Amino acid sequence: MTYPSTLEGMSYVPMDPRSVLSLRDAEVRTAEGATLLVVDALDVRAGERIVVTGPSGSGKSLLLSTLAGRWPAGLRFAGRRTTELDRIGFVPQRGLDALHPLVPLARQLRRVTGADRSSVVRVLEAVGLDDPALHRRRPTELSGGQAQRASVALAALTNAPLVLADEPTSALDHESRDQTLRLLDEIVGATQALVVATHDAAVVRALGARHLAVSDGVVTELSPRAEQGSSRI
Ligand SMILES: Nc1ncnc2c1ncn2[C@@H]1O[C@H](COP(=O)(O)OP(=O)(O)OP(=O)(O)O)[C@@H](O)[C@H]1O
Repeated sequence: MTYPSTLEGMSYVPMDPRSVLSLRDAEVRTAEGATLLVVDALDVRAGERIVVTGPSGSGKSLLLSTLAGRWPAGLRFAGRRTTELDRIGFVPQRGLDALHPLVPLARQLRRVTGADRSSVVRVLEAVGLDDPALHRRRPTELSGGQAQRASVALAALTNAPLVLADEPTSALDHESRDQTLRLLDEIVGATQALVVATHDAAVVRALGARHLAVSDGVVTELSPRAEQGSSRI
């Protein structure tokens, strides 16, 4: 099939049919008009693993906000964000940020996701929280790593077709990082897409993922083999 290169004078890029979410000519700007993020064309496909790397302040979190369709107060989005998804899961840097601090963990996961008791227990066990005493604890009574695992369980139970994770391993040592990534990869199903923002390029290898690099708000796709170079998206 061929596509016209222009449509009514606008650049026209066909949407990938496997895409669950697409951005076209997307920009995030401050109220004063300073551009913080530019994405010409990005498709997130079903089942895909994408890792977004870049230095602090480069725009990784803003790219995740743009995929989520929720931007920090004071920022403006221009361009096209196309998706039919009604649920997007989120794993934050601090697991506690995804949870109500005072509602016992298992009860909270049931209430928030509508999952039944046995599904909640199964998923908590899958993320390594298999002690029933932990299920009864309030999230403030969990360690940082346990709260992180609980937030992975929450994202899994929402069964969202797209899960976004912002620096989910930054507070963890290498072993816990690799374990958490494996968990995320396993627990987010084969048809669910996963996008992880991180400082740590080793995450790309751990997930065998598609690699986007952000520098000064410009997003570049790095090809799997470094010698094949990169291209702006
Ligand atoms: N609400 C806001 N108002 C103005 N500028 C903002 C706002 N949020 C983010 N920025 C700016 O946008 C740029 C990108 O920020 P972003 O949080 O996406 O970076 P990041 O790559 O996730 O950084 P880090 O790794 O430190 O979390 C930064 O220069 C930041 O100062």
